[in-house]
Amino acid sequence: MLNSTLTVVAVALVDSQGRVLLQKRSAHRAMAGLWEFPGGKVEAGERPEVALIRELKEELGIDTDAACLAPATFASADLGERHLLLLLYVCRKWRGTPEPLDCDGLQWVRPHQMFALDMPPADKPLIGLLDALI
Ligand SMILES: Nc1nc2c([nH]c(=O)n2[C@@H]2O[C@H](COP(=O)(O)OP(=O)(O)OP(=O)(O)O)[C@@H](O)[C@H]2O)c(=O)[nH]1
Repeated sequence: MLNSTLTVVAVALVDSQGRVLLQKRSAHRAMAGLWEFPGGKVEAGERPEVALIRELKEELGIDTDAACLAPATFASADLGERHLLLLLYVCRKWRGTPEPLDCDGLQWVRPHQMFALDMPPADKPLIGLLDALI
């Protein structure tokens, strides 16, 4: 029996060349070193878009609006005691330049290049969809 569902919001920030921003999970975190979409946990009572806007400010120092967050797809994965529901948005418009404020690095990649990267298991099924979408 699962204790609860962990709701996580994440985003594919897409630049003018069709590249997506990935961040490297920092050494002190679970799944350290893996390349992931920026985002994080939705807090109790928080709207998903508000959570994602908050995470983008905390992690990358950029601003965006709910109107710029297009729901794209989701992942559903077992995390052991909890179940992960990851909501992935696509965003093409933001203010500021992303900086690695809470990770060990950033890189812009084309979706097909993600197949060769170490990413969290839940993210793997999202790559093909992103490739078709972007
Ligand atoms: N941000 C993000 N989290 C992901 C992705 N894929 C994936 O499985 N996760 C998982 O979703 C959860 C998000 O947790 P987090 O630690 O990044 O969230 P957070 O920023 O709120 O962290 P905090 O609890 O330290 O404040 C982790 O279990 C993480 O491994 C992804 O692409 N992006």
